Amino acid sequence: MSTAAAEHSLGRAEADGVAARARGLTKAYGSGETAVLALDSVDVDITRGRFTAVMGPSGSGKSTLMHCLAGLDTVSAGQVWLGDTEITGLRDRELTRLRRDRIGFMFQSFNLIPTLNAAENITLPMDIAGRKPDEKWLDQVIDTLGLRNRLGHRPSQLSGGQQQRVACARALASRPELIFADEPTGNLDSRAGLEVLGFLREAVDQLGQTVVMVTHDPGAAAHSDLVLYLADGRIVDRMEHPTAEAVLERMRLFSGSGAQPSGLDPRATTDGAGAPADARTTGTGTDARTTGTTDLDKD
Ligand SMILES: Nc1ncnc2c1ncn2[C@@H]1O[C@H](COP(=O)(O)OP(=O)(O)OP(=O)(O)O)[C@@H](O)[C@H]1O
Repeated sequence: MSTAAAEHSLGRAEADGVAARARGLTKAYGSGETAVLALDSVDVDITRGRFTAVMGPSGSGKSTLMHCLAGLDTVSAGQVWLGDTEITGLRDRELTRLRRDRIGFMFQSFNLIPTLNAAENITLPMDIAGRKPDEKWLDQVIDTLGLRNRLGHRPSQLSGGQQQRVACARALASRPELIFADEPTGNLDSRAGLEVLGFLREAVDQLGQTVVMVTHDPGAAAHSDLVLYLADGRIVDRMEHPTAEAVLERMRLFSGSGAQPSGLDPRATTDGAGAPADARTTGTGTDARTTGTTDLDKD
């Protein structure tokens, strides 16, 4: 079997418990002396039914990783799978369909359509795709997110937290294989941010969804099951069962001493030692940037 074929069958064989996978994922922007290596041969598995947070200093490659895993950006080298579908190499049209049908997105800026009410915003991607929502699932999502009595409201009639809940419902509506959330609490006050993080947690625990969230905020990351730390385009550490304190402590190692903390094995696994899961606290990102667009384009 050729290397490529072996890699492909590896991707398929192990895809069951893995929502997304990257091998040797490399992304360079520009060329020659001005080239920036945003991702440097990243290997990562995103486990199904888990809440994964991606953290790291500004410019470490978090958004690029999310965009490459979601098929929003092309890769320079390496392979990416969504489930057992290798997305690297798909044509634009196929990628558009895959994103629309199999991935949910949440962004810092909500990206709701102002002229549509909450219910219409929630089902818009499915309406564009000509797909009928599963009414039972949709009801469950709307009730889980506490949006039942807000469905007729337009975004301008909703608070920031309620708007992000609508965006969350929109991401969940088609029961996607994977939800990518890029700084979803970045525009919210701490109470609303806490609420949205709680809903993402419920989406994983009660609805069996898979969430990947990029964040700068240790409090937000503490709601996840696993934190992946990026530095200089590489995954340099991971932390299971994170607490805000443990994440903050880990982030401190990044500052001042360069991206690679001394004495840290890049492959090491750090447990949130001694910190019980219920010690989770929250906050909201304050220094996040506004990112991206919804993927509502019809093909
Ligand atoms: N379109 C682009 N053209 C050129 N360089 C880019 C582009 N997008 C990202 N980069 C560079 O790639 C590197 C990784 O950027 P990325 O946005 O993924 O980092 P990040 O960790 O998400 O940063 P932040 O936390 O500030 O959002 C940075 O050095 C950035 O300047």
